[in-house]
Amino acid sequence: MQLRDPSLLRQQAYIGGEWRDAASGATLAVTNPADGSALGSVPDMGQAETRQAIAAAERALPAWRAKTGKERGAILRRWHDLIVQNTDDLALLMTLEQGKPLAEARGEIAYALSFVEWFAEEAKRVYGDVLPSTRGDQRLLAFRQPIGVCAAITAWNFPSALVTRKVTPALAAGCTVVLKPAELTPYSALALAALAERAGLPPGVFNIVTGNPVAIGAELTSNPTVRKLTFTGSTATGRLLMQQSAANIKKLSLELGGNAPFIVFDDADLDAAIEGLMLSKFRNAGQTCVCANRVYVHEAVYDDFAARLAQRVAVLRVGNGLEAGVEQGPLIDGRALQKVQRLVGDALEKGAQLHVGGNPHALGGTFFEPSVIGPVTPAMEIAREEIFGPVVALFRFRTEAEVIAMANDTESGLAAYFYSENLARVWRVMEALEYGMVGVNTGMISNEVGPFGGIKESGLGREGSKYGIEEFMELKYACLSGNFTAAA
Ligand SMILES: NC(=O)c1ccc[n+]([C@@H]2O[C@H](COP(=O)([O-])OP(=O)(O)OC[C@H]3O[C@@H](n4cnc5c(N)ncnc54)[C@H](O)[C@@H]3O)[C@@H](O)[C@H]2O)c1
Ligand SMILES: O=C[C@H](O)CS(=O)(=O)O
Repeated sequence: MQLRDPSLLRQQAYIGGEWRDAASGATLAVTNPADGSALGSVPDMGQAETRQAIAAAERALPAWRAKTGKERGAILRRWHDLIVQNTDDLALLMTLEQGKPLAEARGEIAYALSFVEWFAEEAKRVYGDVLPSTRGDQRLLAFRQPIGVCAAITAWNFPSALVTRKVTPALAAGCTVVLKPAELTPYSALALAALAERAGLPPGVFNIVTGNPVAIGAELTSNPTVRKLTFTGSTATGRLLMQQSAANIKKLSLELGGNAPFIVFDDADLDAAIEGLMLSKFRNAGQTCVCANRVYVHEAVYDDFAARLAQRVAVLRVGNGLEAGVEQGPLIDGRALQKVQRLVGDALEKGAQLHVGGNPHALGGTFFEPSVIGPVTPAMEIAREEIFGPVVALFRFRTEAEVIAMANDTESGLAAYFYSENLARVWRVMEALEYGMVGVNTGMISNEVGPFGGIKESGLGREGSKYGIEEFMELKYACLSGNFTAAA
């Protein structure tokens, strides 16, 4: 591994400011999805180490929350600057452990940085209110305070951005954090912790445990010292963690699965729609929660759109993310490859046509051909599952009412997209789609300013934006009584 700073490859967990092995000495292997090679290992920790991390976070909390927002923001800013200086190494670590092309990995580091920068500033802008009292002998206040010790669990597909999108608002608010990153991609989080340590984040403020997700999660959800859990991952796991957190009414933020519709109306700019779909669908080899999952194309433009799209998809360059010019890397593991193969096979068996791709890639391993199939019908499994792979599923539609009904016919509610040049239609469709986020004439909606999150079974709460820090704060109301009228 050719890191400029080899010390950024951390193969230990980070608890109370110390880099630690598991008490048992057990480890989990970390592999490169592009070729299955071993990259190293991380500690296989469980309940005991998680309790130690929670205790460290509790010890660090009083001093951390006592700092002013400006003081916390200054440390976050130093962290930001160290991430900038080490972008090349952070991107290389990400491509090696997650597989995305190096250019995309650098893009994710920039995206991760945007949250550090944003919340370094937001730390200074946590306001309260003086409320209009109903009595002359009372004064009313509402003010915000940090929730306390927070737990965070993140997924493998954005190993850096998912971490900073959770950890930086928590730290900015004055909370302390215990993070469990995905066991498939731990090195990005551990490198960020090493840079946070160098930035002067006090011991115990930010802790990372690695290892058995079930044992670690059980402790994070059951331990009453943990006041808040913020989770990013599948809806199934989010549901389980929500159930486990119910015992002590833990506050929750859940960023869960998606099933995004992507609608192309007959009055759309087709060139723009194709480019927007390429960006939304094939980013991270289709392994993002906001990927276009069901592509609805008006019957009047379906054949033209499908043919032009297939031409674009056919020339996508697939390979090891370290190679210059590669646009699509491998899927994360064999399970992901099997799921994509199952969904494509089922659709073809039930009558969908194959426009391009459709098979495991000649490179072998977990590479899959960028694919376009259609027309897909609701009877096909691909219509109802999150594909999480480089496959465009095309549907035909005739009317606006019909496509809105189809687009909303899912328990998911994260992101939706549509293309239309008709202003009245833009307002109607934007308001009718039952999703937390809507892209209009664009396939890329994610940034630090917009509130990121879903409705229905796609989650609870929002990340980033001016709303994100609220997820880590409690609002306190104070009623002061006394003789406040001026002395005669
Ligand atoms: N909404 C979002 O912002 C967002 C972002 C990224 C990924 N996702 C979703 O995540 C899914 C893909 O990620 P994944 O496969 O890593 O999801 P996953 O739910 O399998 O794993 C996510 C995290 O949860 C942990 N985990 C798994 N089982 C656990 C348990 N019983 N207790 C505690 N922790 C447990 C994993 O170790 C990992 O760290 C997709 O559905 C995708 O849509 C959503
Ligand atoms: O997949 C999860 C990410 O949140 C997608 S994005 O990078 O925030 O758009």
